[in-house]
Amino acid sequence: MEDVDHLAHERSKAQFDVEEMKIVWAGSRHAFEVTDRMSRLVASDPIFRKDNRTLLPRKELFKNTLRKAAHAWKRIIELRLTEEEASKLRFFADEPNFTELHWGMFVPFIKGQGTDEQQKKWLPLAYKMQIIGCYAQTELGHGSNVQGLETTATFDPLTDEFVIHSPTLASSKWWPGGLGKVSTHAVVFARLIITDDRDYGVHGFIVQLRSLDDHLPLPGITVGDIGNKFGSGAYNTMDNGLLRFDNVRIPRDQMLMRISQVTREGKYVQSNVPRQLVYGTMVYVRQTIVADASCALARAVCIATRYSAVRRQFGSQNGGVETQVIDYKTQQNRLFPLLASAYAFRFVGEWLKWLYTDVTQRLQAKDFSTLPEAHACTAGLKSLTTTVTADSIEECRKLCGGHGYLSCSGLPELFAVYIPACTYEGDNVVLLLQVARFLMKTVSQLPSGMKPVGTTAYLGRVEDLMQCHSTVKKAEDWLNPSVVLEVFEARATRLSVACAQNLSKFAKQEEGFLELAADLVEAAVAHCQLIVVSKFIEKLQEDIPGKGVKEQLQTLCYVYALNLLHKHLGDFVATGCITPKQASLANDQLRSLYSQVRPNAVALVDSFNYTDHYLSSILGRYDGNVYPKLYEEAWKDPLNESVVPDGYHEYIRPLLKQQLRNARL
Ligand SMILES: CCCCCCCC/C=C\CCCCCCCCCC(=O)SCCNC(=O)CCNC(=O)[C@H](O)C(C)(C)COP(=O)(O)OP(=O)(O)OC[C@H]1O[C@@H](n2cnc3c(N)ncnc32)[C@H](O)[C@@H]1OP(=O)(O)O
Ligand SMILES: Cc1cc2nc3c(=O)[nH]c(=O)nc-3n(C[C@H](O)[C@H](O)[C@H](O)COP(=O)(O)OP(=O)(O)OC[C@H]3O[C@@H](n4cnc5c(N)ncnc54)[C@H](O)[C@@H]3O)c2cc1C
Repeated sequence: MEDVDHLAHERSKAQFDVEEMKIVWAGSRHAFEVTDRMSRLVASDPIFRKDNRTLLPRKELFKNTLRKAAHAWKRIIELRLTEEEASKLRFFADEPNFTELHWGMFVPFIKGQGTDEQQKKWLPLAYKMQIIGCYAQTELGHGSNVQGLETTATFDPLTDEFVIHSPTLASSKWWPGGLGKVSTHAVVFARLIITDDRDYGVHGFIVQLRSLDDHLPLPGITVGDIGNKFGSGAYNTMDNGLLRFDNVRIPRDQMLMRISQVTREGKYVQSNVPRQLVYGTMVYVRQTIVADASCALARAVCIATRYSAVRRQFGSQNGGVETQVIDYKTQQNRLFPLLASAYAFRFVGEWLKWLYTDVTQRLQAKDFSTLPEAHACTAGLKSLTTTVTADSIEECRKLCGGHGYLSCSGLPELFAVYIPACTYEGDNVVLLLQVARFLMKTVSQLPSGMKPVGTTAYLGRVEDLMQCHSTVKKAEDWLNPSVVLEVFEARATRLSVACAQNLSKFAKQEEGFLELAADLVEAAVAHCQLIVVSKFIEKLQEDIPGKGVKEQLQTLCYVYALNLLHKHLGDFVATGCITPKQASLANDQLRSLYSQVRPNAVALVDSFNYTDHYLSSILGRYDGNVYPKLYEEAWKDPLNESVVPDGYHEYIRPLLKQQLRNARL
């Protein structure tokens, strides 16, 4: 097969230093070197092959995932990889499996909620994978409403144990990843009940599920997989599980007791910390999901951009070549905002990581003041970025026309794997309602002179923002960060204030919350979009080296903001932040920005530095050699192993003969 770069011409048009942009995308030179090394390590190892995933029956698929996870662990030990390198290796192995829950939730939960003693006991076992853990919170009948969980942990003072029990079918644990077939232990969320029969609400407990000798469930435990999920391959590599307890006894010291304790005498002691800290692992995971959203979105956009540059339709003159579909303004209008969003989510993800680290340090110093903001930001940005990413993967499939529907485009499996992110770790609407509560609380405190800080600081300028009008007079006026920021702040303020005013008309605030939920969600979205825009603008204040790199990012930042403005025109115009004329100027500016993105588009997706292995897409191949490889791939399908298909003699031949007989009659 020819070995040429079909996209070389596209790459030659780039107006910036791609190698420097790779470093900006990775976050630092060090991060770039680690990701680059780990992605190549995985790509060159045949055990991490994944091109056959969608064709395997579930049992084989699952066994193969176990093999890969074991191999990944072997390589981590052999190569003495650091925690950072190991997590990148697992990321590029690119197959959802139990290790994500072990490292991503079980270990962080013990770190966050365990006492020093408990950490000393459990963490070394978990670090060496001598035990494998999962996070068992959700139940068959209860997911979003954590306070509604039914599993009980009743203290027995006679034996100094907790008795874990599933009182109803609805209380069966349902969904935890890694639970179905692999985990030996789980962090189990259960209602704490002490001898006085008082219910102290949900707490976390470490429960051993399976024997460490033969992997059989321990007495009183019923455990299994919940069944096949959406799509082929995809998330079916994960053993999401069900779990029931029949009066299972665990020692008292297996309740995680950093936040609250039960003494030997059965006394409940609450440390001097907010009870919401029991939800701390969710805050941590939501923050990581935002960072992952940019990766998944970048992956889909990389495929769609490269293929749009390869694909040609219409426009041939005098028998010449047809037009590259990336040159159509409609294609640009659908694709370039997604490219801009990938960068926007990357930077807001970086900032969120900083916010999370900051809040963690404050918590250690017993400063809980920024916890509500950290909760609102992680919840809101998790919701916003995963919703956009899920929708955008589907849009990228459509941008690739018919070929996008082929498994080998990589997009169907990516979509199937990604969409549950809109549900897990908090349903996206439920999370936006949390943001709305936070906003309403902030607005209600304004009259008392309370100065909002952090991401709600803009609400402190409520009087100005309720009245301001954009000064834009010509299209280029939109290329000004303070002009853009002001309209996003004004829109977010006006939507929040309108909700607060409408809420005040209800005698009971909870009734108002239920009735106005749809408006509240819109106000929350406006607030979250403002955060993303403002963090992109803040990123551009940094010293960013490399020829043309900052200029490209500036262009993408305006594409991101002006496209949002265009999509939510109703909000911006109805709240009087901009006039219809200014909206139309924003649109003119957006079109002209697309022309600036166009020559750089392929280089901008090259900057993600994804290997062909990670992309697993024929349409997104680095060399753009799409048609020969699609043709080759078709012949690999098991249906093409024989010229005449199985079933011909039973079903096709009799049918044809019957039709022939009928015709003769
Ligand atoms: C092609 C193939 C590609 C392969 C690709 C492979 C790559 C892999 C890709 C993806 C794999 C990733 C793996 C991901 C694994 C998935 C893991 C999923 C795990 C889970 O889902 S665990 C279960 C999560 N469950 C939830 O999130 C439940 C959601 N519900 C809640 O959080 C709460 O119930 C609630 C917040 C909605 C309500 O809680 P409640 O106590 O009732 O609270 P309120 O009364 O509303 O509020 C009280 C008070 O508390 C504040 N608060 C609430 N939550 C928090 C918090 N977390 N932190 C701090 N504070 C919180 C709230 O604001 C209120 O404050 P106030 O009183 O108003 O001041
Ligand atoms: C792939 C996958 C992996 C998972 N992994 C784990 C895991 O490892 N551990 C674990 O414990 N759990 C896990 N979960 C469970 C997950 O956390 C829950 O599914 C999630 O929290 C949503 O809860 P739910 O299913 O109860 O949805 P529901 O709350 O039943 O939502 C159903 C609908 O009701 C709406 N709704 C609910 N409440 C409100 C409200 N107050 N106002 C307005 N609308 C509302 C929602 O928006 C949604 O449209 C996983 C789920 C999936 C899909």
